[in-house]
Amino acid sequence: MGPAGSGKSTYCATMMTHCQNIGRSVHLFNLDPAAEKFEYNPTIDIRDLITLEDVMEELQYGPNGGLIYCLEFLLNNMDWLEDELGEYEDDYLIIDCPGQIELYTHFPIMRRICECLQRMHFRICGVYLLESQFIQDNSKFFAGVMSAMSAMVSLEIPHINVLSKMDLLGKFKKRELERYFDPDPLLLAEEANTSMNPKFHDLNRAIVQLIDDYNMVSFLPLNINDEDSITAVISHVDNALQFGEDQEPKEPKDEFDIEYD
Ligand SMILES: Nc1nc2c(ncn2[C@@H]2O[C@H](COP(=O)(O)OP(=O)(O)OP(=O)(O)O)[C@@H](O)[C@H]2O)c(=O)[nH]1
Ligand SMILES: [Mg+2]
Repeated sequence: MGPAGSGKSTYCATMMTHCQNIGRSVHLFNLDPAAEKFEYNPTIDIRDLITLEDVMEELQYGPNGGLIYCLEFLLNNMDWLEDELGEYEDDYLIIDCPGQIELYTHFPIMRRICECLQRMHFRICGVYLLESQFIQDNSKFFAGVMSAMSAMVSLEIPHINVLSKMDLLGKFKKRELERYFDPDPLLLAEEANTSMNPKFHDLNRAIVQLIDDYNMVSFLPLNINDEDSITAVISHVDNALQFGEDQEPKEPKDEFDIEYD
C-alpha cells in the first residue's frame, strides 16, 4: 500500500525477483484496476473481473469514482476472488494495492478484502510505502505518517512502514536519518514549528501528540539496489506473518554437505 507513485509496483517486482533468487515460490496479485503494465505478469488480477477503463467508458465515471466502483464491484463478487485465491491457499502472495487513501479510510473496502483473506486462513501483513524524499520536508513527512497510521488503524492487520526510494535520497548523516526511522514526533514538531506560522504551532503539537500516543509508527528503509536492505524488509514481513514456521526443513544442498575422509 501507499500513496500514488510511492513505489508499490516497484516494491512488488523487487520482492518477486528477490524471492525467486532465494528459491521461494511467490505469486503477484494485482488489486489495482487501473494498473497498466507489470514487470511480472500477475497470477491473480482484478482486471480479469473489471477494468477502470471499461467503467469510465461505459458508466461515464471519472478515475476516482471509477476506482471505487471497481472495488465495490469486487466486494459484490467476492466468490470470484475466493475462487481465484482457492488455488493458492498455501502460497505466498504479494498484493499490489491501489493507492487511493479513500479505499482504506473512507470506505471499508480494503478492510473487507482483508477479512475475506483471513476467512480463508491467509496470514496478512500490510506494507505501507512512503517516499523517503518526504523526510526533507517535515510537514510532508507528518502527513505521510498520518496516512500510514490511518491505514494501519483501519485495517487492523500486522503492519510495516517502509521508506521507499532510499537510493534517491541525497546525502544525509546516518544519525540524522535514524531519527526518521523511529521518529520522535515531538522533536520533529519543534523543527516544523520553527519554519511555520505561529498560528499552526498548537495544531502541530496536537497532531504529533496523537502520533506519539500511538507510539507505533516506525519505518524500515528500502534501497532496491541494496540486497541487504531488501533482505531486512522481507525478514520483517516474514516475522509478522510467521512465515516459514510450518515449512518443511529443506534438505541441505550438495555443495554444503560436509565431507569426511
Ligand atoms: N530510483 C528509484 N525509483 C523508484 C523506486 N521505486 C519506484 N521508483 C520510480 O517511481 C515511479 C513510481 O513507481 P511505481 O512502482 O510505479 O509506484 P506505484 O506506487 O506503484 O504507483 P501507482 O500504482 O501509480 O500508485 C516509477 O517511475 C518508478 O520507476 C526506487 O526505489 N528507486
Ligand atoms: Mg503501481
